[in-house]
Amino acid sequence: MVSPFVSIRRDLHKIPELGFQEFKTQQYLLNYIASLPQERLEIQTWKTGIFVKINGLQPTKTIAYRADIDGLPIHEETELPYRSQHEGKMHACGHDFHMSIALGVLTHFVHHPIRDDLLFIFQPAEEGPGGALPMLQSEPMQQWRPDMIIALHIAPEYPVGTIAIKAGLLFANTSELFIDLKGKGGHAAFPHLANDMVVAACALVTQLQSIVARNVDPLDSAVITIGKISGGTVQNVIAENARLEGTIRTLSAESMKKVKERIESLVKGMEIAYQCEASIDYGSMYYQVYNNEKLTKEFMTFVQQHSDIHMIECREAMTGEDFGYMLAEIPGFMFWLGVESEYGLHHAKLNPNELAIDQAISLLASYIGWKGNN
Ligand SMILES: CC(=O)N[C@@H](CCC[C@H](N)C(=O)O)C(=O)O
Repeated sequence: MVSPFVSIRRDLHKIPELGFQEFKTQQYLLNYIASLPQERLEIQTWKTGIFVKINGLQPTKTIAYRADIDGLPIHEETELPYRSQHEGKMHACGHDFHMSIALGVLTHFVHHPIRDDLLFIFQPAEEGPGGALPMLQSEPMQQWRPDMIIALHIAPEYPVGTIAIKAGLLFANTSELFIDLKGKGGHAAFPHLANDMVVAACALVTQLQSIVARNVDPLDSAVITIGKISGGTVQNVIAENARLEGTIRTLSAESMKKVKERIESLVKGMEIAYQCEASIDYGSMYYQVYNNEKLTKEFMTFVQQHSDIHMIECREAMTGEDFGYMLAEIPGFMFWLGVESEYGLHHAKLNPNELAIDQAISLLASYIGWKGNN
């Protein structure tokens, strides 16, 4: 017999949906929230997201808790009985955990209201194109503007019973990267009469790696990952088109600017060298996740003094999170929740340990309960 929030996690795991298409997920969350006593609840939907306010007893502030709700375009390769039922989509970044933990904390405070108001934010499209920024500017957020905000992210590399956090910079600045190359197709046997975009794309991928190695200050980390290359039509035709899809990560805004300038220069060079036309699209960009120093340190002290959770003071990571936009306007923090999985985030075999769900609910319920009465 599993706990109710593990059961909810499994239900949600079966129905992953991509950014701004989380219709079944939204309905599942709304049905669950509707099953709770409604006296203190106010609910507003925003696109495929949801805001839930629990009215406090004598509120002096509003504490927000945010969970992201979208899945990834990954074909799940686990044999779990509750594996994804949506072909080609998977909760491979733990948003099923994030949602079930948020529902667990919400349920706790519906039954045990505290002095302050609480706002639960179920946010679409974290993996892209980004739901946090428009949700921040939305009508419900203006109306129920929180004074502080918290979120967590699962961490397969840490054991269950562990959280990892640091004050200040936690996650990198990000920008997606899409480069389209258009040359001249032709017969595979006559390369001198064509401009081959498969060759150009391969050369460009290698050149892009030189930016991190040669143009970024080695003490200021950056990553350029090309996660997908496509091009051509058939094995014996020289490709007229190719497309690179990737992401840029930098710890500083200056490095992001520098990396983009260098990409633009290399792509211009590519046009001359390979006699092609190239276009760059940066897709969606996320602001760094920067944890408020005072609130983070206060939370770390709380964890050490009032819980059995082992707390690790971690380094920053090159992951991105659009929660960074919320933290840029509202003081708060994000932390990593240990879920020990052999396979990491964004892996088709990710299998986080569900024991972390109830531990996280109880940690957050006790911290928010304390903070919302003080
Ligand atoms: C926590 C996490 O894994 N977040 C994603 C965010 C992706 C943003 C965007 N699609 C991009 O690739 O830049 C990550 O990949 O870090």
